[in-house]
Amino acid sequence: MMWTSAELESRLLAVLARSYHHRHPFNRRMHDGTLTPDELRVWVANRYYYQQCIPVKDSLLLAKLPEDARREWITRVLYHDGPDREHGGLSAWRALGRAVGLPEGMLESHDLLRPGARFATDAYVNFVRDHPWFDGVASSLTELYAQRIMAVRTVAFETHYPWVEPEGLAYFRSRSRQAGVEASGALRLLEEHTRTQADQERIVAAVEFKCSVLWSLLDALDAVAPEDLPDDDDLMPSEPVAPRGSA
Ligand SMILES: O=C(O)c1cc(C(=O)O)c2c(n1)C(=O)C(=O)c1cc(C(=O)O)[nH]c1-2
Repeated sequence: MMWTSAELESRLLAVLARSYHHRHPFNRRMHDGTLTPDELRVWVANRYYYQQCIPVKDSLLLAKLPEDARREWITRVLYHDGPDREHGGLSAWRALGRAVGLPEGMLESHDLLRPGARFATDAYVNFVRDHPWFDGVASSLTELYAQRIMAVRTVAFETHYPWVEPEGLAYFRSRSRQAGVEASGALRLLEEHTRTQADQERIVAAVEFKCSVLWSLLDALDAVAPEDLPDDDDLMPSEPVAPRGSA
């Protein structure tokens, strides 16, 4: 028996309430105001890679979508890329980079990108590339919660990190509206193509997968960056050491 739309939605919201990245310790520290300026910069730099990959995964998805859905979905790519480098979501994220004091070019260089954040983000792109469009569209449904997190985050920045230039927060403000529009569009499209409860279960599974992507990205920020470890000479002998007991 298929679930009703309301039942499906309440199952998705239950997954998000349990596993969305608003619950992650790093994100909770961000909202509590206890991140250091450098930790906030690392978050912005690593999330920039995620932002760069969103229009890439949406372009992969576009190629699989039915015509009517493609017409609507293409607006997501245009939202992030904008008509030129000075406008659009990625440009707004670069403004956030400047607002937190990252030097020009630092986001693009990926110098602060942690290996785990890259793997987590790439896993999302690969998931969308390797699965039917139905699962790819479903995996975007974490956006059902994105609207709320943007609102909380904007207030947290204004309250706890007043040193961040306010122009940097434009992305969150714009996204708060956009995420709601996108999530309801995605839900509508999925419902039009849902035939069985197994289809509905695929939607829930895709959202669970996506929560693990976002969670892993934040896990990676707590890890020590390779360049912050002691000098290589202190960790590895320059000459190979023969194992004990060998001739
Ligand atoms: O900052 C966030 O918490 C957050 C979360 C998500 C999300 O839930 O995947 C997205 C975004 N931001 C975002 O800015 C964005 O453009 C976006 C696109 C998508 C998607 O899956 O297509 N998620 C998200």
